[in-house]
Amino acid sequence: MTQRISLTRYLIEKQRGSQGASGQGTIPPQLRLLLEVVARACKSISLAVTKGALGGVLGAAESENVQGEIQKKLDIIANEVLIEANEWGGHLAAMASEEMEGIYTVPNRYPQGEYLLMFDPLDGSSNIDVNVSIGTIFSVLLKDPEGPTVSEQDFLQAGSRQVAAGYCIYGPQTTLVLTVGDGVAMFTLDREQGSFVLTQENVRVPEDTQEFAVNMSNMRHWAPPVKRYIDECLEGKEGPRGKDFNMRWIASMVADVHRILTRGGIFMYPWDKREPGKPGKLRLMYEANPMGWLIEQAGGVASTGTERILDIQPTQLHQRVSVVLGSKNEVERVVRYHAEHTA
Ligand SMILES: O=P(O)(O)OC[C@H]1O[C@](O)(COP(=O)(O)O)[C@@H](O)[C@@H]1O
Ligand SMILES: [Mg+2]
Ligand SMILES: [Mg+2]
Repeated sequence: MTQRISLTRYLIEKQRGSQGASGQGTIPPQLRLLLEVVARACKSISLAVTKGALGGVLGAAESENVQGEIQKKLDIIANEVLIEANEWGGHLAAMASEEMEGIYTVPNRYPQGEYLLMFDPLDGSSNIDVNVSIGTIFSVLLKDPEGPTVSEQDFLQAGSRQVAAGYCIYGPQTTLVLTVGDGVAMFTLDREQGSFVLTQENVRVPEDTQEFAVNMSNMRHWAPPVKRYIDECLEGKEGPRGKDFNMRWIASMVADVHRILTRGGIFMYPWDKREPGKPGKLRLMYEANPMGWLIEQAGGVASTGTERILDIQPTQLHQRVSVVLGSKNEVERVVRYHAEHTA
């Protein structure tokens, strides 16, 4: 029988590195502990998701988040679970969440760590009540060691400086997907054992695809390069691409990205002209950066259409961004269409 590798063991081996017991690996012990706590929090959220109506977790809460979106009960529950699990462990300086206006500094009564944790506690909120896959997305940065206290400014680092990123998808299976900068690994939750078990390593996104994911109802609002790309896909075999394309849109970024990491594809949430001043719908710090890094680590490309997502220097915690990510050759084509349009 092949040996099962738990997330804990995988992380300890990463910490030790290739020299084994005496070695120095790719992740420090504090980062390992932090990732284990995040995984534990995801396990609790998964349990709440599974209970659904029985656990009283469905439906809207009576509040709005900082982006003016009506919060679901699960948005709030997942946010609280992540904060409570992470605040006392001593590995964090502060947290930031899609559901909170400002940063959450670790209270003085707990030891302070050097890491910053960002999360979208519940991604795909419109799917919670209809029993469709949803998830949690997270990203980890290092605090400036020279700074005496932690502030929002510490979080405003480009995605290329992430030290860990991942998501947990709550679907037919609960799967945690992780990168610490040396490839992408997937861990499936074994509910009987209560642990995440390594089920795929060295995840690779195929360079080519015939499957796109975009909210087609926004088509009339898109910029010409995005419209050109999708029009050509829709023309299929008879059009310039000479092949038929399939479409999928789950409306949970975690689920759409998980499909792309599993079998390839291109995902787009582009800028559109309804609110020209708003770069896009998705959030840079909680959605685009972690997903962009995972996709790059699996051999794909993540762009706004005009620049690499991971190179963007954030100016605001809740900054929005246009997102085009997935199979290398398709994303590069969309980038080329943008360049040709402005040339
Ligand atoms: O409802 P639309 O326009 O299809 O948007 C779906 C997109 O919005 C999101 O649900 C936004 O995330 P939240 O649920 O965390 O706000 C993405 O996961 C998804 O890709
Ligand atoms: Mg989201
Ligand atoms: Mg969310």
